[in-house]
Amino acid sequence: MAGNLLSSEEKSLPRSIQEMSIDGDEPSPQFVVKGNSIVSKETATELIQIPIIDLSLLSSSEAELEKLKSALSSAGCFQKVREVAKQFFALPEEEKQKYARAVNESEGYGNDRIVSEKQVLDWSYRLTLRVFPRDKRRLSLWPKNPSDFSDTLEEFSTKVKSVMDYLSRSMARSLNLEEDSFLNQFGEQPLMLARFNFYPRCSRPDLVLGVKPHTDRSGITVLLQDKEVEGLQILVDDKWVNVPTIPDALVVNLGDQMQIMSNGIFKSPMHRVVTNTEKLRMSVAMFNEPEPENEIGPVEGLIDETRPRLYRNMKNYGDINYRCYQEGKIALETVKIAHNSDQK
Ligand SMILES: O=C(O)CCC(=O)C(=O)O
Ligand SMILES: [Fe+2]
Repeated sequence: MAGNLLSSEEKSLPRSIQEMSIDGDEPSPQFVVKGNSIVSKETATELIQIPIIDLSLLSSSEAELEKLKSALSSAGCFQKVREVAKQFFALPEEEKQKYARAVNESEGYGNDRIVSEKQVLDWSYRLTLRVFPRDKRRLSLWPKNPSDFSDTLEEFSTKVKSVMDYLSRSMARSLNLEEDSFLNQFGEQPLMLARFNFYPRCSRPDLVLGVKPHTDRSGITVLLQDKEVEGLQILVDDKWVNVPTIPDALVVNLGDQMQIMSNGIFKSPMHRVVTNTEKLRMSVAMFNEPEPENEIGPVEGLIDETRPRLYRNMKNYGDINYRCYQEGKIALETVKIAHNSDQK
């Protein structure tokens, strides 16, 4: 793609988001989203209900339900995660820089990785950490301050993992499949990534997004939203719809790899995060992914004459997705199988 920078040239910004945010300045041009077909769709004014699911209704066995209940029962767990995230982002910049993302790496603290001069940047700071498999953790990037950050993340990740596994089994059952049909594709050592998102105030929400429109590359994403500040929107029937904040609920968002494994039955929704002038916002997104060396593809039981195979089998979709992003392509489209009926 024209305008790509060489890897060693990853650029930093002349003025930080934080400086522009504090001074209420006009965001620099790299952050201004230029109208394209997805960005410029209107925001729905009518309230569209996001389904709220009581997880206990999905269980097929008492034992499974008990396990999930005990995982989620400790009071205040969600609030604790929000607190350590808030304390970390409130630290002086020099302190946060101790955990800075290295050039061309994705783990650590920082802003968007700048891969092209044409790229429009997100108005956000992130701390990205791999939590599973445990032996792949880069503990030097896990904040020592606040002191309970690591324990809190460990506890939360373990709980979120049981929610994700539970959802994978419930989703398989809902399609009359063996309950491990999706989970099996994640392999022995599935990945899980935690991403703490921090969105400073922005003087121009009409021009600047916290996160540009995207679908997640994960299998399942579990999102702990800010308790008070909305910002997440999903594209429904061609309109952006606000996802409400519900303090004690997790938002479940399916990612591309679940769309692939379900042969297109479950959809990976397009979503984005808007900015606002008044309040900063935080969220914690947890993504699971199959082990990169494991081959994934549509579950056999979901392929038949009426629903032909939509996607090829593949390894390391994460890498395919990243390369497509750099080239401005939609990753799911590149792994799709063309059928005659598509070529009208
Ligand atoms: O902050 C949010 O609500 C969503 C963030 C998101 O979409 C992501 O991290 O992939
Ligand atoms: Fe996302």
